[in-house]
Amino acid sequence: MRTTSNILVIAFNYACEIMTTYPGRTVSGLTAALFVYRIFLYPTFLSPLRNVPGPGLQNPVLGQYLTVIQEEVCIPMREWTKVHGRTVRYFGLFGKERILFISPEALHQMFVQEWLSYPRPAFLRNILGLVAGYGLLTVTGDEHKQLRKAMNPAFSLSNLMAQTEMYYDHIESLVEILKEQLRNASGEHIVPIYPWAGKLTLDIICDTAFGYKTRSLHDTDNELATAYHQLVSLQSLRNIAQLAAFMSLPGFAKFTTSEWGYRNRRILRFLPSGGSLELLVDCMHRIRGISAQMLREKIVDLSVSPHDIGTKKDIMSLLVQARQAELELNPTTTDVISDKAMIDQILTFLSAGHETTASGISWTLWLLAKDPESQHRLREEIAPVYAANPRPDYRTLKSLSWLDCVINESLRVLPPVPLTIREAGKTAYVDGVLVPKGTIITCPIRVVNTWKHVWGEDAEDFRPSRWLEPMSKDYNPTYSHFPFIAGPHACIGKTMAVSEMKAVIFALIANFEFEPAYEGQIARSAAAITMKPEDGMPLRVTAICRRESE
Ligand code: HEM
Repeated sequence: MRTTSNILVIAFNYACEIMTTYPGRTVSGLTAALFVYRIFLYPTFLSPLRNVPGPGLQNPVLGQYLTVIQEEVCIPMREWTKVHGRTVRYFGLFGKERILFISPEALHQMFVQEWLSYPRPAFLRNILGLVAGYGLLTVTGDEHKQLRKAMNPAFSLSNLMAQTEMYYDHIESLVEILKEQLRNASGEHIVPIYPWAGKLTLDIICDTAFGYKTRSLHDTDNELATAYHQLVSLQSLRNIAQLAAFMSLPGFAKFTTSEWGYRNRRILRFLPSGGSLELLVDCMHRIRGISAQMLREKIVDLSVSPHDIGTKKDIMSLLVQARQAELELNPTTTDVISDKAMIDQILTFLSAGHETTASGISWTLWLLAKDPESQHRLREEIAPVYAANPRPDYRTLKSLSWLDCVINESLRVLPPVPLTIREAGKTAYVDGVLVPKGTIITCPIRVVNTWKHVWGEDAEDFRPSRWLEPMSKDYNPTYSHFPFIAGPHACIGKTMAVSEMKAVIFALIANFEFEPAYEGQIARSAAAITMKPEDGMPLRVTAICRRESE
């Protein structure tokens, strides 16, 4: 300790001495001038964005960074749009300008019309690559087009319709587990909804993506579920902001995903919050290992019983099948997806498809718990259908109009992916503002979905009946309700997610009543990439059948 402080003192004295020399004074003067230019002069007097309204450069060094990472995701942005309108300029660290857009015109330009000029920024792709594999979420341009084309058949409506039946084995497991807990607790029980929803959606996605039975609902020590649980618990705004900063360092992303990086991950401990980063690298290594094992088993399985191949509906079987067909057609081709790339795709589906849907289910139950009238109306709609068949197919789920209103409204007020980010790949006008190349653009989905200009004064309230009323003249079906965004990067799993959420809510509402866990309960989101509830979302759960039989 003494040695370290001695070294620091010597270094400081040495630096002071250098600064008193002529070249030293010149370098330090230039650095100071550059600093003042970057954090004050440029954004205040020179930037093309200087006249865009916003909260202003309150703190030239920190900007609005602390506000954004300390408050609940998107809430400060929503307040800014109320004061400043549909386009807002705010600041990241060291005077870095950020701009946010919520108008349909801006969203159309960035996500649909000129999507190639507004890619996900490199730091975001690196973060997503680390936590969700280098798949659809990270590639861009032609590579993305090709990959998306290869993946689309796995998400075709006919395939999804066939998969709906697969959800129910897992949903029924959860219903039985909850019933058992309620029996032991004599009928009423506080249940942490989010962890259970996470296990359920993990089991469902593993089954539908890999044809693999994870059974994390039953197996509390399941390796994959444990790794994902740890990974998700690291997802705070602060951690993500720090990760974004590290990911901007050259070579850092490569280090975190390489075998060498994994073996030497202890080095990360010396960074601020490095312990979390080390755990993150460790979790992803374990998840990758399990995914590789699943792929090996799948390839062996399909080669041992090739006649089964046509009957398999999971995404990985479809990919292996497509690869085999391509190789049969053209045995010398090198243009087929490799095992490593296949693992990355599957990792992407696992990550993108399980935590998001779990958040959606948890928030829907929370909103219903707070709105007993809507919950009652939903149960009335569901009960006769459930009595006739507790495993309704895709079309039957789709025909339940109040269920549809509830899910739409939940995804509107509390979208599981609350925001996304793009980078201006060229200098161009967006919604009347000249946005310089390289500007980071925020699309706060949660703010878009609750914009009063479109949704009226009660825009932030959960009111499912609004979906049965005529929409305002400013409502745009593509850009006013934006939980899955739009355009070539729109969520490929949208239809799957909605039908999965419907199937889960259907079965849970048919069997249980949900209320807040205690009076005055407030639910907050703790995360940034997805809306993970802060406290696991405890709710008071009562069994419906038990009540009726009493
Ligand atoms: C309620 C659940 C879900 C929500 C709210 C959601 C939302 C989103 C959003 C907003 C994006 C765009 C992200 C961006 O561009 O920055 C996205 C992309 C994506 N989602 Fe989902 N998602 C959900 C479920 C799923 C499921 C179940 C899967 C797959 C099984 C999935 C797979 C993907 C993939 C692969 C992408 C990247 C698409 C591309 O860039 O081509 N998502 N999702």
